[in-house]
Amino acid sequence: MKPEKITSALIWVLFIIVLYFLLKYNWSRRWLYYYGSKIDGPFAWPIIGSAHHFIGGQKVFYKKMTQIFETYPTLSKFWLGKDLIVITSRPEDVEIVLNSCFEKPKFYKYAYKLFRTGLLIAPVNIWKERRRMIGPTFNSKTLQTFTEIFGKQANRLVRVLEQECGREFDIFLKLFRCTLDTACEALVGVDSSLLQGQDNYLQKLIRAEDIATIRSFSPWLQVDFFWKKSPLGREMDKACAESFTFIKQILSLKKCDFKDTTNPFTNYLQHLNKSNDDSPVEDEIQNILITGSESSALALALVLVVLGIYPEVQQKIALELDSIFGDDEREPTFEHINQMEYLECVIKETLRILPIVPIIMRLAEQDIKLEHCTIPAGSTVLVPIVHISKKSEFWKEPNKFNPDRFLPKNNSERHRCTFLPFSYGPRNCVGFKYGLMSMKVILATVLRKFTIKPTRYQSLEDIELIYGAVAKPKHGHKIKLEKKY
Ligand code: HEM
Repeated sequence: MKPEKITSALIWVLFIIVLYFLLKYNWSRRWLYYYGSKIDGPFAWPIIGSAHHFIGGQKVFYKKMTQIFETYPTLSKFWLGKDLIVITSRPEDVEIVLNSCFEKPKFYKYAYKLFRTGLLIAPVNIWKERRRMIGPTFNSKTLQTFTEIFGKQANRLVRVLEQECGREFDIFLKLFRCTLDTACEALVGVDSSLLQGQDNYLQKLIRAEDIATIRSFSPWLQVDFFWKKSPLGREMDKACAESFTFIKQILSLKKCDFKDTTNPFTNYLQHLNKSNDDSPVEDEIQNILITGSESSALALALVLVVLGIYPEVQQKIALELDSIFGDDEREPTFEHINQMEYLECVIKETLRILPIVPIIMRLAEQDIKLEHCTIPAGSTVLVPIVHISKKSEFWKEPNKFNPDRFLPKNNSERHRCTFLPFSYGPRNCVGFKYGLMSMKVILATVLRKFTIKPTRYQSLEDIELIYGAVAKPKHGHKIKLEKKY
């Protein structure tokens, strides 16, 4: 046979093999295409889907998502290459999704080097047992025992803030340090004054998260081969490795009291350490320190920025704190914290208007049957917290800052999945009660000492949030303090 004929035959064989695998692949995904076609959404091209709309980083991504959210019904979809993303915002549907799907989709893997097998992004087979075991760390009996540590760390923060009075400054890192020290002592049970390198640890976390966000919005960096060779990939590895050096320091101190069976978190770590492998223990310490300190610091910083805009809200908090403490200068007790009802409403209203976790995602491992349609197995379900919390269908005057809407008397008629800063269902935020308690103590301590004065932020519209894995104001968490006496 002539060489040209052999070449042509080989090309045909290759073509038929490729076609066979392509058809087989698409046949195995036929339900995804079938159910996907029944959900409304922007036009999708073959192979790339609607990915071209999202090129341009996180700002473009959120702009496009808002557009989809506003244009299409409460259940809509878009294709990112071969991935079907279903956006669900009807509270009844959100409830079904968050009560039945626990696996996190592949988009979370970009933060793997930081969290490794930690609870936040752990696959369901690891997550299930760990979630059950960490439960006692957050029950009310344990939480009560943290009150003194919250008070002590809040007072330490006040001393740091005294240096900043009278000028505009960015408060985020100071709060992050406070919440980190608090989590080290309360949750992990290690005295933070024995540790070294906290500030460097925080810098590495912030940088690693920024890099993970850049990667998740850059299709070319999502290919492992290019990622490993890129300067950002190498920087990420270095930052994460350094953050784990800090965790190893904590673990070496912690191991001295591994026999203390009264601390639920120690029991949890001991259980993970059964095979004498330090790795899962390190992963969980890292996980609890990041989740337990960063979100609270971000939320606290936003509350303080917002209070600079609303002196009348500060006034109402001051009245509440006066009625609780009077002239008593002591640190808050557990009972005091429970009485801070209005302060809690202010935290919740801030998180509604400026949710620091803008979206959450789940992988549908099985078909999810909703009232009007089915979300097919294999798709990623996206819950747009940031949009749901401002939808006029659920919230009267959604753009108005009105903490009173969270008073118990005004709370009853709303569906529970219209307010999701801590997510919902079995894989919700395990630390939300801890977070609320510690934030109330820190805010009460700061607001008893200082008045928050106006800054460059004159109205809520001035606070332009940049959304990554978490949301941060473009111009920083700027506040100005004035000492009360
Ligand atoms: C304002 C403060 C906080 C906010 C807004 C917040 C929000 C969230 C959100 C939205 C999730 C994701 C849930 C999901 O994917 O459905 C989450 C998960 C988690 N949070 Fe928080 N969080 C806060 C404070 C805390 C604190 C103080 C702790 C620990 C002390 C904590 C520990 C965790 C953990 C361990 C997870 C993973 C839970 C799991 O996958 O089972 N969070 N948080």
